[in-house]
Amino acid sequence: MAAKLWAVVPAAGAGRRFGVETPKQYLPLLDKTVFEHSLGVLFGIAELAKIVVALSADDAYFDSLVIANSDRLLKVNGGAERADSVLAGLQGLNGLAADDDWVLVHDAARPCVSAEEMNRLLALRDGSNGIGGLLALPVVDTLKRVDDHYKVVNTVDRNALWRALTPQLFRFAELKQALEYCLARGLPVTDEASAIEQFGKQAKVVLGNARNIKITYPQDLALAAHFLSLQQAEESAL
Ligand SMILES: Nc1ccn([C@@H]2O[C@H](COP(=O)(O)OP(=O)(O)OP(=O)(O)O)[C@@H](O)[C@H]2O)c(=O)n1
Ligand SMILES: C[C@](O)(CO)[C@H](O)COP(=O)(O)O
Repeated sequence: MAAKLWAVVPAAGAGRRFGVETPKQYLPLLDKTVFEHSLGVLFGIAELAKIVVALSADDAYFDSLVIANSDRLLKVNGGAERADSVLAGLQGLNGLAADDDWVLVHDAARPCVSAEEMNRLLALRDGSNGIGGLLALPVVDTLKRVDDHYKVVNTVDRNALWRALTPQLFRFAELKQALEYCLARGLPVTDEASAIEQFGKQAKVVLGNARNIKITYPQDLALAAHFLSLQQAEESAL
């Protein structure tokens, strides 16, 4: 049987660096919330069987979203760290997803992902590595290693360095095992690919779009609004 496609959206963060009471994924961005934009491209993928959203146990916002009652969504409680939330999302697919099915993991805080880069990532399923990979961007700035006193230690060679974005795409059972392996050993896991790497497998990078920013600080919202407006104008010009 052909492998199915599922999605997990970690959305249980508190947005501490953003620094306002409402978690950043629920802040308004143009006509919707950040979270609804992030879910938008996923909703556009017809073959996606279910989208699991991992929410904070005391989430007071999700149920008021227009899309909250969609039968394509499944809600689970997230955890203390992003990796715990992703693992909880995968556990929500137990009994539904087969081991070799594919899972897209996409941050609720990345509202500007485009259908084009999503399709490039999904095309990995037809490639030879069989493991999956992630959207990423080559580093363009000169990189400095700095000590605790803000003194430059050296310049880091940026060749071969890429910034990890989401979505990331891996096989259901392999990603679950990789996360369990890392969490049980206290290994650092800031994205799915880092769990896959530490589990001994090799993910592939797929070129993402520089507009696919993560909302982290307040100034990112205006940038995201600009990128989404450009995207809408480009789509209506087609
Ligand atoms: N325990 C956590 C922490 C983060 N996330 C989610 O992971 C994504 C990326 O994380 P990040 O930008 O770090 O979000 P926050 O943890 O909310 O931000 P901060 O680190 O500033 O508190 C976000 O969609 C966030 O909601 C999650 O599901 N569960
Ligand atoms: C997964 C991620 O979006 C890749 O850049 C990122 O690692 C998650 O955000 P955090 O700021 O590292 O928690």
